Amino acid sequence: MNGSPKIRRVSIEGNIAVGKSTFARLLQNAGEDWEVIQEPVSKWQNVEDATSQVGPETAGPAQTVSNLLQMMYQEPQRWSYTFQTFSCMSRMRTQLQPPPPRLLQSTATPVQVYERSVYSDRYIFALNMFELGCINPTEWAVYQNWHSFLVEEFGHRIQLEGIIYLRAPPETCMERLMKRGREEEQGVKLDYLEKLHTQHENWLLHKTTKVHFDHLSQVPVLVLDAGVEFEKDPEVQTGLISQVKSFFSGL
Ligand SMILES: Nc1ncnc2c1ncn2[C@@H]1O[C@H](COP(=O)(O)OP(=O)(O)OP(=O)(O)O)[C@@H](O)[C@H]1O
Ligand SMILES: Nc1nc(=O)c2ncn([C@H]3C[C@H](O)[C@@H](CO)O3)c2[nH]1
Repeated sequence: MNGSPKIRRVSIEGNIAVGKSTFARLLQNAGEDWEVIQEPVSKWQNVEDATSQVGPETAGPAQTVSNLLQMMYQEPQRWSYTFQTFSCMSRMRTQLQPPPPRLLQSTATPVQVYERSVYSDRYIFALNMFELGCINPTEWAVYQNWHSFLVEEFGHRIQLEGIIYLRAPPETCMERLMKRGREEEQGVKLDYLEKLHTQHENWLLHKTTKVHFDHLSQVPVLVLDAGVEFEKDPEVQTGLISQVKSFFSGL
């Protein structure tokens, strides 16, 4: 024991546009001992040329070579596997980030909160793309092989102590997606959100998705009703935060 408090790691999971970033901002403002780490979407929209990042002397300004998020939505059969390798790698990096000093000095319950995780990468998105035929059986076998290897190798460094599942009807997510108007998502249809909703329900509610890591099947899940308007309603926000506080203190 080095005297530092045990830092809990929690991911926020939920369908596209359910309100994870909005909720994450709420958490960031609510708890001094909580650090929220956003999903690295801009990294997927701006894939950088690795040759411009070789070393401090040779490094020039990073050059964007492509928007992989857009490519994945436009041509899913061609780009889904590539997308999942990149998204999963960026999530690994995120989950391996050391906590900031203020969390290490905390006397309360310090928590690192991630927007999605290496687990939703596999058990929501990659699985869904495989079931839709956008990832072929060979790609799926290869993905699962390296995913299991990395999760086992990194072990406790990327394990979660809790999951918050923001749950809302796919129709609500569709409305919010359209309201947000992210350009790459303009072709997303309701049936895609319905499929993703079912994947979330199977993994986090019914627990029927086969997972391959013992620790993951034991992780406590807090299910929150994200169908309600919480963005501008302080009373609803207070209710949600108090559920989160008691969830965190039990981890
Ligand atoms: N509870 C809510 N009620 C009404 N609108 C909301 C609510 N939460 C978020 N929104 C709105 O819905 C849109 C999507 O929210 P947000 O970007 O937080 O979703 P997300 O889950 O982080 O999306 P993604 O899956 O793409 O990461 C935004 O325009 C946001 O303002
Ligand atoms: N195919 C696919 N695999 C993923 O792991 C994944 N993670 C997020 N997304 C999409 C959802 C939003 O449009 C946008 C931001 O969340 O990126 C993904 N799409």
